[in-house]
Amino acid sequence: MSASTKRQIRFIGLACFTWIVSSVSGLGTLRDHTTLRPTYDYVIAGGGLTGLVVANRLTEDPNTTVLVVEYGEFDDTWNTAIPYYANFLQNDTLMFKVPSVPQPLLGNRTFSVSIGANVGGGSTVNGMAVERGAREDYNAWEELGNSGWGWDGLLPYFRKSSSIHTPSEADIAAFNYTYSADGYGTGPFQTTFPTWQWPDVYDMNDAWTKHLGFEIRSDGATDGELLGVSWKPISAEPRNVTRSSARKAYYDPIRNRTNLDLLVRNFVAKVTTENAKATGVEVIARDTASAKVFVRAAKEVILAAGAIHTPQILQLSGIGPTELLERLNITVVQDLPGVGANFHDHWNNKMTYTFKTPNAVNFENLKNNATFFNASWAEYMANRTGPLTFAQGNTRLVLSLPNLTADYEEITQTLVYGVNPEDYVPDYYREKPEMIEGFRSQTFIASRAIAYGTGGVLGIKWSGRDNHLYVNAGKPLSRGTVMINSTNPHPGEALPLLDPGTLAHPFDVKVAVLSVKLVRQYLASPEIAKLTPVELAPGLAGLPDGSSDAEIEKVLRNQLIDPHTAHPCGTAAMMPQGYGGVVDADLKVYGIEGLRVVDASIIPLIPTAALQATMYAVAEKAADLIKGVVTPNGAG
Ligand SMILES: Cc1cc2nc3c(=O)[nH]c(=O)nc-3n(C[C@H](O)[C@H](O)[C@H](O)COP(=O)(O)OP(=O)(O)OC[C@H]3O[C@@H](n4cnc5c(N)ncnc54)[C@H](O)[C@@H]3O)c2cc1C
Repeated sequence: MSASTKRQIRFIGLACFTWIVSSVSGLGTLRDHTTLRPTYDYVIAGGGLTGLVVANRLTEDPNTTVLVVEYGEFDDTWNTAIPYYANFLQNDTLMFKVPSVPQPLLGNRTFSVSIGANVGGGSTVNGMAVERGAREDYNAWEELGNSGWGWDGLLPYFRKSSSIHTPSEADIAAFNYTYSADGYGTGPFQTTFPTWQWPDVYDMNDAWTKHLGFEIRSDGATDGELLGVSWKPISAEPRNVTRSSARKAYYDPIRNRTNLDLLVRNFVAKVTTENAKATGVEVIARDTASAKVFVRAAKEVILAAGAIHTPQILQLSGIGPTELLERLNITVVQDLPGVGANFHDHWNNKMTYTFKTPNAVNFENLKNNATFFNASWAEYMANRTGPLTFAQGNTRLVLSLPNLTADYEEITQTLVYGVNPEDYVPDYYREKPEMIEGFRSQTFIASRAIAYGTGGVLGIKWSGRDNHLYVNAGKPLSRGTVMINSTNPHPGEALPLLDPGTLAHPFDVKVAVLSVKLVRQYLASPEIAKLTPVELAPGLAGLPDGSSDAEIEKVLRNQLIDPHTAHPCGTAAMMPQGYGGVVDADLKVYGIEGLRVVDASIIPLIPTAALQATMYAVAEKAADLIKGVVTPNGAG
């Protein structure tokens, strides 16, 4: 460890102390599950992003009692508060790292997906990027049979959940920010722009716009159209420029409500049912693996434990695929083959390279040069401006298939319309006609956006912070599964088997191959050539220019593709039951009264965007549905 890294850690240590002292987290919070009321109106499993939004909205009525059970703890350090530290949040105590089974399609490699495990969930530890999907991404949800979940049905909830604090004229002039405030409202989730950009970002922007011809959008890609380059805000409140998480936005301001209990360091082991009605949950203390305590839900149990743990809880509760439950001697309460299926995430093409002649003002410098770091720290503490207001970056490019290749018609015909979806589903789907039918329908709907070039099939993010590009799938068509293999309910100990199934579908392979070629075009642009890029992985020796698609595919499978960008979703999908769906458009679990899912599991098809903004909107809509103030299609 370098001397300057040690110095920074000391800094964080001191700062943690100040932060903890000035913070009052945990007021109104319970840690002992034996002190709960015996009955609440609603019991929510998971105090992450969606769980806290729903808890806040339900307890607006003082006569409604809510218990939130959260596996994790509060975090009150600068590490999660200051945007700069979003780059270093690999702290296992705040996250689950869920390993995958070896992936035969990816050289038998294993991977892990990061999930928030704290009060606020992913919103406390994420990269702070605020992105929205396209109008057609959400319209696809509606088209899959979920009336009211299209763009027009969700836009009011994007507005209800979020606020944007627009940059000053000086910052617009300094950084060329473009945005539109139209898609935001005055909601609790705060977004703002940093008062810093790393100089290299402008060469990178020029490479994409001047050399490769993509336009910079003037609207920040929040109004339903995504294609092109856009500036996006970070999830931070504007006064102190600290992270706006679900905990800060939705829990802290209302934590003294006497009708709301948040129980931390405990987990929901299962949902109890009687005559196909959810009656409550069994809760276990995480540290002592205590005896189970039953808590009754007079009205509903709401699952908000995220896309890995919600299917785990459902399966442990006897709600899931019969053959799995029988194998584990779990009494079948409801046969739902879709529980744990339809897993997907934005895969990541991890090509790496270095710049031999980067701009002298760069992120490595901030990390390693104590003078620069101390000056930046002082500036942040005094004015809340400067390099520490910068998280992981504010620029992204979304590309359609026609943006990527002139052969888009042929590719769509041969690799999307022309293939039998059944040939590319996980083995688990076989002999389950509803799962195949759902996948067929998903592919058909996605293929229209692909064919007409209106949908994003690839997302690229850069920041100028360093040489790195995030190169992610926009509309992955490969699907995976999340299935328990033990009856141990401890979410941190007995993680379900995750099989992401990435690059099973030939369309995904094609997009990945095209992404390698595009990154090489970018590296060869005069704007990037100035920085003297040297590709490290796969490198020209590993993959010479002019390699065939088959050779590129081999390198992708064996070396470059990681299935995850920390956006797991889809494992309790909102779709008709005939499509292998788990919840209906009211988010109610099929066949069980009084049980809903509100987290990222319900996403049937992933939008071409990081998920937090979408999940705030979904949770706001979920709360209105639970309160009964609207029907899914918005009727009051
Ligand atoms: C490292 C990381 C980086 C990310 N970067 C970005 C980004 O830059 N931009 C963006 O838009 N999105 C990003 N995301 C994604 C985004 O944060 C998530 O999509 C979002 O938080 C999902 O919300 P959720 O409510 O479904 O689940 P979560 O927020 O994960 O909440 C689930 C909660 O349930 C708890 N839990 C699990 N099991 C149990 C149980 N049995 N009992 C009780 N509690 C339980 C967990 O501890 C967790 O707190 C990132 C996520 C991570 C993890």
